[in-house]
Amino acid sequence: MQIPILDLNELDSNRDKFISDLKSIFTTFGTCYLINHGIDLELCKELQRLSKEFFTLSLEEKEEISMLKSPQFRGYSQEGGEYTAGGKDYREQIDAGSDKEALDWDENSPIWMRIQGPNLFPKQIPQLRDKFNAWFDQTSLATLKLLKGFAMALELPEDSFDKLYGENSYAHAKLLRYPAAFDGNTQGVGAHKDGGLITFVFQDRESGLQGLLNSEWIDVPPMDGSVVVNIGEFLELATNGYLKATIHRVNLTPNERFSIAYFLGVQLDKDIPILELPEHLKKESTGVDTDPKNPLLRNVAQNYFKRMIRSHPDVAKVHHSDLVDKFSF
Ligand SMILES: O=C(O)CCC(=O)C(=O)O
Ligand SMILES: [Fe+2]
Repeated sequence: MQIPILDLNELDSNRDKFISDLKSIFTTFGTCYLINHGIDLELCKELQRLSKEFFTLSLEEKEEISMLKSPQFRGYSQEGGEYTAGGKDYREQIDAGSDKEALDWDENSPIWMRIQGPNLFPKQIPQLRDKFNAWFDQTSLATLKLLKGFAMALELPEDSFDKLYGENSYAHAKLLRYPAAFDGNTQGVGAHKDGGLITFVFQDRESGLQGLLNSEWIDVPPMDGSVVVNIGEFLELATNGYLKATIHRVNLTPNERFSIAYFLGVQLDKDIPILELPEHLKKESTGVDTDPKNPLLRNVAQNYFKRMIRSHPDVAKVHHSDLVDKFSF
């Protein structure tokens, strides 16, 4: 099956076509390649190169920036250290995001205050922080531009999402390495929906990413110069299920695999509103998917903790033991 391609330039040069393509792709197929996204391709390559360099460090060196040291769930976690859909994920990664000073919080503070904080990067690769930040800023702009396209595809004013942004806006990213398949293990990351509004996945050379499209797992191999776009839980919530978060997974392959993912977030202290869609779209909505074992939470900070406690129970136990029971479903 052919994965559709969207050209972000067309949002300026051929708007009606772009909006109509965007709408038809994400109400049927659920994933696409995005080209001409405006993110410097050389910068993407350089970030990928530095990320690969990090993963060649010894485990001891990588553990110097262990996520266990970060109440904000930033830093390195090793293979088998993360869980999705109850199964072990075989990948290693650096989690990073909007880089800010940590806030002073205690158990009675609003929980969003626990999430704001600094990234952890390795001292052995000093360029990584600056390259990451430059890439993160460019990717934020591109995702926000595409988000305006989504607003238009929903027949809403293009600034409809603006009220979700402000001083405490947060986005998250992962620098990822998947090992080659071994001993019958094939779960790179298990089937899941991403948090956030939309995700951009930057794949290096290896395949392995699959989307669940019309109940079938479809390969989404790397395509030069493109990013893969997936819808996240927040866009499903905001449209009351008119748009569905893309279910996807990564299988291990005979070779190691590298990728980088960017998850567009919003203000940490907000609840995701239900956007007032035109009647004819509302009628087509089948509602938000409800899985009692994985409820989609409207409160942004609660949603973040639900995900992170599930993925990184060891980190949660160290820094947020008071929340573990509350967010274990
Ligand atoms: O590695 C990839 O291609 C996708 C990663 C992913 O789905 C995730 O981290 O949420
Ligand atoms: Fe994902």
